[in-house]
Amino acid sequence: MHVTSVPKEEGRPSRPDAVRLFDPRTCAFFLDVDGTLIDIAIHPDAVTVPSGLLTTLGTLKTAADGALALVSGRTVAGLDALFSPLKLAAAGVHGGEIRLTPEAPVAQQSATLPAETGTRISRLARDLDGVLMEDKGSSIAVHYRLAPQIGPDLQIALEQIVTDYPGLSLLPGRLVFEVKRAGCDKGVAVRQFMAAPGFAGRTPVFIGDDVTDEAAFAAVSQMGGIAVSVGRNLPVADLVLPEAQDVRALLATLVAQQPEE
Ligand SMILES: O=P(O)(O)OC[C@H]1O[C@H](O[C@H]2O[C@H](CO)[C@@H](O)[C@H](O)[C@H]2O)[C@H](O)[C@@H](O)[C@@H]1O
Repeated sequence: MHVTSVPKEEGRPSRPDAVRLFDPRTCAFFLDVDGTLIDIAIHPDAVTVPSGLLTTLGTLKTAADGALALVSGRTVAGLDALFSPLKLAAAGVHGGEIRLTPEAPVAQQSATLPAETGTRISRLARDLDGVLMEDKGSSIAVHYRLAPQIGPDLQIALEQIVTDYPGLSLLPGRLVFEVKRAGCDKGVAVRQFMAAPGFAGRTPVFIGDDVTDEAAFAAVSQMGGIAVSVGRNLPVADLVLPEAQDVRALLATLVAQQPEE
């Protein structure tokens, strides 16, 4: 098995201890997607979901009696397509969308961005080489993975746009800036799940890799849960794993330890 924990800070559990802490009978699992469950790719559409991951998530969902949700910056529809045929509870667009159970309709938590914002951002993306615009309705991701050097200038231009429309905010991510409505974030989404039947009363576990996950780390910490940071040694983290393949291995180990039905 390919799992290596980075040296843990004092008080953090070792990886095997952490697996024991993540009891599916008592925990609720909240999983970020890009960089956490799946490896980062050059383009948002170039990612792959290993078939073993689908099996692991399906088994973990059953072991946790459904208390498992994807919490992503992608849309819920995009997550369904990516993880097909598996359909999971999910929060999308950084809390702008939520589906509390796989069977429930997607509830919009955030209004679509003003049309003029999209026009201004698409003009900016057209004028800057290597910038890719991903319109998700209540948020627009502006990717610059193909031109990382453009980051500071892009940030200044997007900050100006956000300032011109009250109620919008700019969220930095992994070589991406998200123009979104303020008020929605992954922490709010995790709290919504934890107030819902099937999740309430459990210990929340959030696994994430990015700045965009920090609101969720704070939320689970405040609720007495477990924060697992991927690739970043954050003070809030109860456990740090190096990269997505280590998350997949940890979840597979957890699933393998479950008694047969
Ligand atoms: O919250 P997440 O599930 O981690 O989603 C965050 C964003 O992920 C995607 O963009 C990122 O991953 C791409 C594929 O690896 C990569 O090319 C890009 O540079 C990353 O920023 C997705 O496209 C965004 O919509 C999500 O918000």
